[in-house]
Amino acid sequence: MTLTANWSYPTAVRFGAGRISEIAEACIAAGIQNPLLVTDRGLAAMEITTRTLDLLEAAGLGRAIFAEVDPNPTDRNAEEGVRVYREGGHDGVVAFGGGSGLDLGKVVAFMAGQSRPLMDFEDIGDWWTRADADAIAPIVAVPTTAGTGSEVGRASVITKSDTAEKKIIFHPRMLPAVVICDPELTIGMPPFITAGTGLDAFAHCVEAYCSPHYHPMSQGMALEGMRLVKDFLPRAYADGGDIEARAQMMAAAAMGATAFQKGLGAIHALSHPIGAIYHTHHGTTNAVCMPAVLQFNRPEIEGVIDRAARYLDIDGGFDGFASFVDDLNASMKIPTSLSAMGIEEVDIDRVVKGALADPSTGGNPVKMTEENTRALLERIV
Ligand SMILES: NC(=O)c1ccc[n+]([C@@H]2O[C@H](COP(=O)([O-])OP(=O)(O)OC[C@H]3O[C@@H](n4cnc5c(N)ncnc54)[C@H](O)[C@@H]3O)[C@@H](O)[C@H]2O)c1
Ligand SMILES: [Fe+2]
Repeated sequence: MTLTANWSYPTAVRFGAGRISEIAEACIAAGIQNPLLVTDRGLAAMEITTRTLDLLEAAGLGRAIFAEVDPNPTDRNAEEGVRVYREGGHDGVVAFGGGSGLDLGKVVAFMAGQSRPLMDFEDIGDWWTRADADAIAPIVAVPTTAGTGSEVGRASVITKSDTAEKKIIFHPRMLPAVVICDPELTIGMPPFITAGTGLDAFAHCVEAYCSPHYHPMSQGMALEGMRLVKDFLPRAYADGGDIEARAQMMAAAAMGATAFQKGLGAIHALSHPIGAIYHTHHGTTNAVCMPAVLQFNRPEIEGVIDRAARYLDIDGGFDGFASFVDDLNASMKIPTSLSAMGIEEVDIDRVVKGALADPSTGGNPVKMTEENTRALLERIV
């Protein structure tokens, strides 16, 4: 093994219940005087959002909001957001929400001063160096789900409207300058979103942990992230008001996203095209894919999963871990197939093509080919 790597750390995180009260201070710390709060339509009407706008307004920072954001946000949402940002003369973004609001907010800040089109910054090779880094507006990120960890990430997942492909837009400066992780904001999440988002955090930890790239720091973070999910997701699901469980899940989400700098794998490679084509929830789709992907990767991951099982106090090595995943899914009513999820007919050719083109494919422990990816997908439909 060659022990060389490029490592980056996450950013300044203000973590703790009630810390949304620091939103104005966080904006000032990031150099923002006239923020545009970007979130999705559903959240726009919720009390946690209006309260955040009240806090900004009370500090003299205005209460501008852009909420034309779809779940699995699109390039069209981004164009519209950039237009509103420019018209309002804003000088930074408060990216507020689950992964959808966070990703779109990050992209609006990134694109606000660029002259090239968004897809010129897809995460391929060094395309990010095409951007004018000095024109990227500062971002304060406020997660309201505990799953994607996008608040500590340098990428946004944006669906291309004309082809229904999920693309990863990457720039190191898209990393939010300040993050407020306030678990109180997640209390209102209904159980099925708690489950789906929490299992996204789990998928990040598991895929990062199993990915063969060399990154011992991520490896440690992924393992402890799995433990937090194992101990606290069932509690958050059973009692949404359990603030300790909500806080630990918020930490697990940030850890998963930091860990996946190491790599993701077949779960995300499949889930991205499925989500883009059939508009399914990202984390829930990952959870549906995970049992089959574990078996698919078994020849390469048995040893590391044995070690994870020992750390997690799961008996039975790889098989024990696989049963634990099945039981965790079942306990939170995760469907066992894509058809049980409501997708009547999966376009196998299209999903396989999308999966093989997805950057997560490169991090999977077993090399993904057209043939084995098709067989894998057929086990999930
Ligand atoms: N950038 C990254 O690194 C990264 C990683 C994983 C996933 N993603 C992307 O993130 C998106 C999924 O994000 P998500 O799983 O957080 O879901 P989401 O942001 O789409 O939110 C799901 C639903 O939950 C609602 N919601 C959010 N917070 C709530 C709260 N506190 N109370 C009640 N309802 C609430 C939203 O309004 C929405 O209807 C996908 O587009 C996915 O591709 C990005
Ligand atoms: Fe994910």
